[in-house]
Amino acid sequence: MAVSGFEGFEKRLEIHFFGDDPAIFPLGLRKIDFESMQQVLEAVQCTVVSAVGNSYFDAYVLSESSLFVYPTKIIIKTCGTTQLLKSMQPMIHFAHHLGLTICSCRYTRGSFIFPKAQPFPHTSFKDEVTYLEDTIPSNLCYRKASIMPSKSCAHSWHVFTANDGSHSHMSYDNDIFTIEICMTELDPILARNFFRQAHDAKTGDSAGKEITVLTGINEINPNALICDFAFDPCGYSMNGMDGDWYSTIHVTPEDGFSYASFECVGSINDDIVHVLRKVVQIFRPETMSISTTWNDYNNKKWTHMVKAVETLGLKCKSSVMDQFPAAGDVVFQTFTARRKSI
Ligand SMILES: C[S@+](CC[C@H](N)C(=O)[O-])C[C@H]1O[C@@H](n2cnc3c(N)ncnc32)[C@H](O)[C@@H]1O
Repeated sequence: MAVSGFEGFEKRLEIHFFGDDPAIFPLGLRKIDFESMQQVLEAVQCTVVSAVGNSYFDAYVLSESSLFVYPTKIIIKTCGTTQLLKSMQPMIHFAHHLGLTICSCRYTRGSFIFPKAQPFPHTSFKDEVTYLEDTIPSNLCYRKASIMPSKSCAHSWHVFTANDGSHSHMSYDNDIFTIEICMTELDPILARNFFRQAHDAKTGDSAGKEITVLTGINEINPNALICDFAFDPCGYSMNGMDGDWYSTIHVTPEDGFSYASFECVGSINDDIVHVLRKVVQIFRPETMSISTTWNDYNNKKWTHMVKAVETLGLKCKSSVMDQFPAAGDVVFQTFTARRKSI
């Protein structure tokens, strides 16, 4: 942990692969053995605390956030002072041994609370982009790095995408999106739900389960299979699985640097308004950012979601959109509690 506090803001890496050999399917990357996956996580400097799988993918709760492994896609999200981008090379290596070749990657993160505590290559976005450019193969020739601003220079969204232009992984359904929510300055009373009693004699799994029910996290998507974990003395992580869709929540409840994140795959046709409202009610943050990645963004789709958040006392302060070559559109919006201005 940084001397000043725990860095809640996650770094997120999504890598897609393709393979010419149909025999490797349907398991693909899920065939990577646990020891090899541990080597990937060792490079990042985190460990597995809990794991669950269904017929579509495997979900791991990590000491610092989460890992999702699909047959041809991997999503790693890590916080603290982990070195996430160091997972890229070993992942490409282990996938190659299964006959899989990288065809695209996406790296995203918010603005760190404690940027000076980050080790290389996370010392700056420039260093991260240089590291990615040097690590990914040259066939990923459609590349773009962007810092999407908000009204406050302390809150920006960093995005790097690269792909080969011929193996699109974007959904053909324009109504499907990935949503990444980052919340800071959580309501201190609600944040207490994510602290454990001293000497509670519970396991991280059983304490996690209690928090999931106590806070109403289980009501965000009642159909999801939840794998949850409560850290000692505080902190909480969960992964949800609903068919081939994942969701994930991570909470750093300590006062002074409190942070929570929520991420899921969603469809405009589902009740995303219910999801957003539940998430806001569980944490009541002073500041919140919502980043959505769409195949083809259409302003109308988003309007009613913003309205849902605004009825809960958060005001939209800024909204920017950027397009990434063969990697979709990203919308970055920031909100603050009405009583506060940034
Ligand atoms: C891993 S969780 C959630 C991470 C997520 N990115 C976030 O900050 O919301 C981090 C929280 O767990 C606490 N924690 C307790 N033990 C930990 C451990 N061994 N490793 C990582 N975090 C731990 C941290 O102090 C922090 O409150």
